[in-house]
Amino acid sequence: MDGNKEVQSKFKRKIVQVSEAQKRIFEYTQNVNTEKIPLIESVGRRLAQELIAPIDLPHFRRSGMDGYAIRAIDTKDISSLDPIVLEVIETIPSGKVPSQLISTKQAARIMTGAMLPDGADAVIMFEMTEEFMENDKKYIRIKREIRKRQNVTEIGEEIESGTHLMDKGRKIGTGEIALLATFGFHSIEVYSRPTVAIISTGSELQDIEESLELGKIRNSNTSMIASLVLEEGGSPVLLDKLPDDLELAKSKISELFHTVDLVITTGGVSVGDYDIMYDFFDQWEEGNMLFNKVAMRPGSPTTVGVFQNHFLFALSGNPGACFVGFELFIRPVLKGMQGCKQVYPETFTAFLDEDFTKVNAFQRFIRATSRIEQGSVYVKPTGEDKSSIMVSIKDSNCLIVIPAGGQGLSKGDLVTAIRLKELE
Ligand SMILES: Nc1nc2c(c(=O)[nH]1)N[C@H]1C(S)=C(S)[C@@H](COP(=O)(O)OP(=O)(O)OC[C@H]3O[C@@H](n4cnc5c(N)ncnc54)[C@H](O)[C@@H]3O)O[C@H]1N2
Ligand code: MOO
Ligand SMILES: [Mg+2]
Repeated sequence: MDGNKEVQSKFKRKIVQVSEAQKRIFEYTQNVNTEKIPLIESVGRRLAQELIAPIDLPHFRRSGMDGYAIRAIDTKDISSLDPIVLEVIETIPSGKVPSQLISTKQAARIMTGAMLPDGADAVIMFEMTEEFMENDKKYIRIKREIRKRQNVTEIGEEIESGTHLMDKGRKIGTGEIALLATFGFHSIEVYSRPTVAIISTGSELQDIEESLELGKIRNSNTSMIASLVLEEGGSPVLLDKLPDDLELAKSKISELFHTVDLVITTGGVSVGDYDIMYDFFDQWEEGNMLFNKVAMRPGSPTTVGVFQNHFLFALSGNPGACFVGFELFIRPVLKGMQGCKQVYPETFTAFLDEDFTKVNAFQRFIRATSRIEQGSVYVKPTGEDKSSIMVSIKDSNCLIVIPAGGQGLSKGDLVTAIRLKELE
């Protein structure tokens, strides 16, 4: 507990700005261990080794066309009226090392991707030549000048050996996989999946397979958070919901720190009679609360603490606030734990597509959809901006950031938005 305990109460909490809350969290973010896994299983994970090109790419001079490997100088000053004839001395398929040097007035039939023979410095496409036989020998006639290096990829032209290609923490996707495969990394070192215990609190909660009773609700937060954790490369541990019982919460939550990297609870962080999380943090001897009120909507009562570098994120029970709390505070931690350097979400500027009339005492994060029209980006709230609403989450690919203060914004105003995901 910090020194402000005496002046704090459930109702009088010390408020922090979002950026300050993120800073406090970031100070405790540490890399998880690493593990070696087969390349194709690494999609979506983060690299725990740097990638330095071990060889040149390509590592031999390569033909870019099906044609003839020639010496460009042999075609100097030729034309359709004054063509040149070259003798074809061998055929080079891909994967074979040429057996002969190309000398003056010689050519080799060569396939796309095959290794250029020494002496040759250009490839002319089949279509630009005439092939003929004479005395059992094969020849081609060329009627136009060919530039040196035409249709040839030089050694190391794409990547030189020793080039630094990827940093630790880089997320592995298709482009990364292709590079790793081409350099022979059949298994790679990645950051282990951070393990995340998810525990929803609330005596009104029912499991999703239960038939709904009047006044109760199904626990959607545990599944929603598990999905977000999976998206960010974590390994969610879905725990049984907890009733609003402080002593039970104390014993259940405390034991989790020995088995997982971080714990997320949802619900019970506000000031209601059955909201247990304020008292939990207040009585949390072994842990250290970082903040319990943030100048934001939704999710103002979001509370975060640490116990020996294990986080306890107590998110609001309201699904909209729970979602936004994850995006602002937990996703960056999961990224950071997996070596990512740019942990905070990308922002962009866009035109607001409709009036937003609510007064903003706090900075507001509105679930929204972005679209591009004639080169301009527009953002529009996906529904009513209430933290209890969950239906809008599925259609949101960004969060509009409305600054604190002011009397709302008008359609056409420029706003900042946080990029979330692709809508497909
Ligand atoms: N008098 C005041 N009341 C409230 C304040 C306040 O400052 N003064 N803050 C409001 C704000 S802002 C928020 S946000 C919520 C925070 O609520 P809690 O975190 O305490 O969450 P609960 O009370 O447990 O539940 C709120 C709401 O969410 C539903 N819920 C809870 N858990 C789940 C779950 N796992 N899946 C789906 N839905 C869940 C719950 O049934 C409630 O409807 O407090 C305001 N009140
Ligand atoms: O801080 Mo709450 O999430 O607005 O309803
Ligand atoms: Mg409550």
